[in-house]
Amino acid sequence: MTDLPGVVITGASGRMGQMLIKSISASDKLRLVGALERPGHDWIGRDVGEAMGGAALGVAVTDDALEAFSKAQAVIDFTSPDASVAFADLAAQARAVHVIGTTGFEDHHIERLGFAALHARIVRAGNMSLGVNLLVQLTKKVAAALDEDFDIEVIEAHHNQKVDAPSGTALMLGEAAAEGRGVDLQEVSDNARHGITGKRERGHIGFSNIRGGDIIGEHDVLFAGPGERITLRHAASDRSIYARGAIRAVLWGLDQKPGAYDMLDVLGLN
Ligand SMILES: NC(=O)C1=CN([C@@H]2O[C@H](COP(=O)(O)OP(=O)(O)OC[C@H]3O[C@@H](n4cnc5c(N)ncnc54)[C@H](O)[C@@H]3O)[C@@H](O)[C@H]2O)C=CC1
Ligand SMILES: O=C(O)C1=N[C@H](C(=O)O)C[C@H](O)C1
Repeated sequence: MTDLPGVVITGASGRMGQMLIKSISASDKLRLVGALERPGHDWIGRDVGEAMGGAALGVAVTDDALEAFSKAQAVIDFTSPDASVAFADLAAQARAVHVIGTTGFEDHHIERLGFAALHARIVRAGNMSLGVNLLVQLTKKVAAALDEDFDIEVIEAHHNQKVDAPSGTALMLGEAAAEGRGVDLQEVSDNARHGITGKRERGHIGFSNIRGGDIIGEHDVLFAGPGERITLRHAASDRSIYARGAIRAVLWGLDQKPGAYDMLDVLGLN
């Protein structure tokens, strides 16, 4: 068992952090060697299994990222954009594969991740599930097959604790639709509509965001045309789908050269 690749989970107390710790503890392919939280968090110093309300896992939660990463072959990171950018530099120093599930990045974060990927293996996706990554490819195909008579709208729904919008998945789907149609998403995206907006612009791609309760994540891509509509849909009912994808990304990433990769690379869907 001790020969298994060691993984650090960042954001250990978070919704995804806890799901990842459970999944890795149950895995026969990876072993948990570190659990990271932000400085000042009340889990620091505690055994992560006990902090989660279960049996001890023999891993104390730390806020020392470099020390934790240096004992690991990989880091799985579902935190915040600023934290993930900082972790990318440290994971590169530690020569660990960095799997990033965090969403809400702005251009300056993406640029920093690009620099880190010159020296490090980074796998990043706004959604790590098999189903959503298949939906991305389907969206590209349908968008390529239809002309601008079909209005494209991406509709997403998430729990009331989510801090970013549109979701990372909605942006992946919007990018796929734009690519299929041969346009630049930045030039055609309609984000929030309010008041007298005027008619819908032909060729634009709209985004709508629902936030409520404990919705794990639901995404529709609507193609609304004259006399007919097509909806492509993914609904998550368990966060383990994201953890499964992240574990798959680590195992795939261990054999890769430095570079920036996504889940389409991991799943062979490119
Ligand atoms: N790519 C995918 O498949 C998925 C992506 N996500 C994304 O993952 C991110 C986290 O989501 P949740 O787990 O729901 O959020 P959460 O708020 O439950 O957890 C985030 C955790 O990160 C910790 N954190 C923040 N800064 C840190 C730092 N500097 N050092 C260490 N820990 C730090 C927080 O204390 C918190 O425990 C979000 O961006 C979300 O959109 C969520 C689910 C699936
Ligand atoms: O914050 C979440 O919960 C999720 N975030 C990701 C996103 O922004 O798309 C993935 C999933 O939808 C859950």
